[in-house]
Amino acid sequence: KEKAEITKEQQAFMKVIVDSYNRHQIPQDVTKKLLQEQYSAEENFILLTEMATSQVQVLVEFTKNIPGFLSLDHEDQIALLKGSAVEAMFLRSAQVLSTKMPNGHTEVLEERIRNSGISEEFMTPMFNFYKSIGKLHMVQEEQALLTAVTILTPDRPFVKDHPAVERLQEPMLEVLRKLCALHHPREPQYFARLLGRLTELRTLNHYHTEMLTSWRMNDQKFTPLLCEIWDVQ
Ligand SMILES: Cc1cc(OCc2c(-c3c(Cl)cncc3Cl)noc2C(C)C)ccc1-c1ccc2c(C(=O)O)cn(C)c2c1
Repeated sequence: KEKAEITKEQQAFMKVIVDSYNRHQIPQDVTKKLLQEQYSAEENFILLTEMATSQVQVLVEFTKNIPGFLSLDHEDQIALLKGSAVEAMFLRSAQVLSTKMPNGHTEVLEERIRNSGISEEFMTPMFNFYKSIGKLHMVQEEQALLTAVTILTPDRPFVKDHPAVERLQEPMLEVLRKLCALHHPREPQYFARLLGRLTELRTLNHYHTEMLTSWRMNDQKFTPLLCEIWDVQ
């Protein structure tokens, strides 16, 4: 019985992560532009770049609040952020696109992504991922914990102290497993399906690298923060 119950300290641990996840949203003025700016591949790319830059800032703040993250080796902190940024952002954009945003933002956002210079071959896997996340109907706690689990993935490039990262990721996986059992009692495989999405996310990493290359071929400009986190330019 006690295996399934979420303990008091796990509740507290989860609350820190979920509160931080909810606190860190893209500012309204950035999302408002979604409806205002005119439609052109150029304008859409600029808007998406602005949202990505804002999302990276949000991501860094969220990551700093993950219990234990700031006590990791500093170079490993950077390696984890750089290694997980794209995946965490795909997770977030999938959650945003699969839950109806207010006043038609979702359609507008999807339209702008579809017309931003991303070639068709990447569009399909990207929107398939969005659909597969939507079908999971994750509750907020699951979204927050899945994002934290993605960030604290030990086998990112250049991470030196794997065990230290595993020690942080394991308790989060344990809480996530219990949450899944709690919120999806009739789907015993739900937790496994959730982790399966993390595998799909890794493939999106590779597509994203190609997306960046093709944007750069068309001489598209990124912001300094994106150049730093994605090692471009
Ligand atoms: C929706 C999107 C896209 C985005 O990146 C846009 C990009 C991507 C790319 C692509 Cl297209 C899809 N998924 C992940 C990547 Cl990272 N790759 O390069 C770029 C730029 C540099 C062109 C970054 C961020 C958001 C985003 C995230 C959260 C919210 C949000 C909320 O939290 O309430 C409200 N809105 C409107 C959001 C928008």
